[in-house]
Amino acid sequence: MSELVIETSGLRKQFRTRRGRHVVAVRDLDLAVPAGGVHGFLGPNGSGKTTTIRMLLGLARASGGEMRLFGQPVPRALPQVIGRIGAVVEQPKFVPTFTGRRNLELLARSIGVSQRSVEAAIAQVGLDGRERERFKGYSLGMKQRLAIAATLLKSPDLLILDEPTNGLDPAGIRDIRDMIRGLGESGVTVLLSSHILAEVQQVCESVSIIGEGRLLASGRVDALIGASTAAAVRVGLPDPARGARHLEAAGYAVRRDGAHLLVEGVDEPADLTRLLASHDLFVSELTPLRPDLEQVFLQLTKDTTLRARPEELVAGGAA
Ligand SMILES: Nc1ncnc2c1ncn2[C@@H]1O[C@H](COP(=O)(O)OP(=O)(O)OP(=O)(O)O)[C@@H](O)[C@H]1O
Repeated sequence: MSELVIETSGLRKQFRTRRGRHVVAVRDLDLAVPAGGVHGFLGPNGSGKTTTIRMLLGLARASGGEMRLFGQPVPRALPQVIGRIGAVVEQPKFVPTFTGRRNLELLARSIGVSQRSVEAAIAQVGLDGRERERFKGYSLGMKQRLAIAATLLKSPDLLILDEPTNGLDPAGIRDIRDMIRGLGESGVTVLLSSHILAEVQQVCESVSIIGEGRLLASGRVDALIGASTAAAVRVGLPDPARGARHLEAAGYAVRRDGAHLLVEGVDEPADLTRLLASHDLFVSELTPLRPDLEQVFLQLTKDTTLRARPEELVAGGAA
């Protein structure tokens, strides 16, 4: 068993609205984030990701449950572990008229780290060459890099990034994604909160998927994809219409995909060839379509995302 960097059990957060009702943002959440690499914290908008991160960092008080960072109970032991954690939860304040480098130098001095760390952080986030430009002229992507560089100054063991690519264009998203992958490979544990599937699938080894504040699935990305049932089997036939009739009569769900058929609910693809061959239909193609993380995610969160409002309002009561 690898060491867990983040652990929550039965974590719960309830907000009281102005009308005196309660919004349950996080409910009975058990998270386990192993050391090393990038761990995706995935969920639709309003599913409780930011609230969970804020509780871990002592920025919001939990209504119930337990949390540990590096094995230490938080928020009680936060002073002992906070030095090992870098977090970008919201855009930090930088001086707009100073260069990126000057901003980092000031920050480095205020937290007592060497100017050499500034060089290292600039290089790590790929800002070299642009660090002598003023912050106010930076693109959103560069501002985000600078924010991450600021957290790297103290060489954290754990980096928590809340939706780091929000508002970026596709090129900016790719740049930040590559940078995060590099950080994970360098040995830092990264918790990457996101609702963008492609971002997570391409960067993370493991994920926790939440919906309405609950853990829906957790584990290695490849295991989650492998564990979910094959999305469909694509079948090529000389007479798709006749093939579809026989398959439907045998109880399969069949859809047309151009000249092909997409057959769902298939346990064993060979069953299809046998069935079709018994009607003198010989397949020219039989391709099981592996689900990707997006399909796994949609399957898991479909109940939660289809609801009109992401939050569940409950009548006032004890937190
Ligand atoms: N201070 C607050 N008061 C009342 N409700 C809140 C408060 N903060 C968050 N919520 C509610 O808690 C739920 C979870 O919100 P949260 O911001 O944690 O979700 P999220 O997964 O981070 O969403 P997003 O991807 O949009 O950032 C939402 O329904 C939100 O409206």
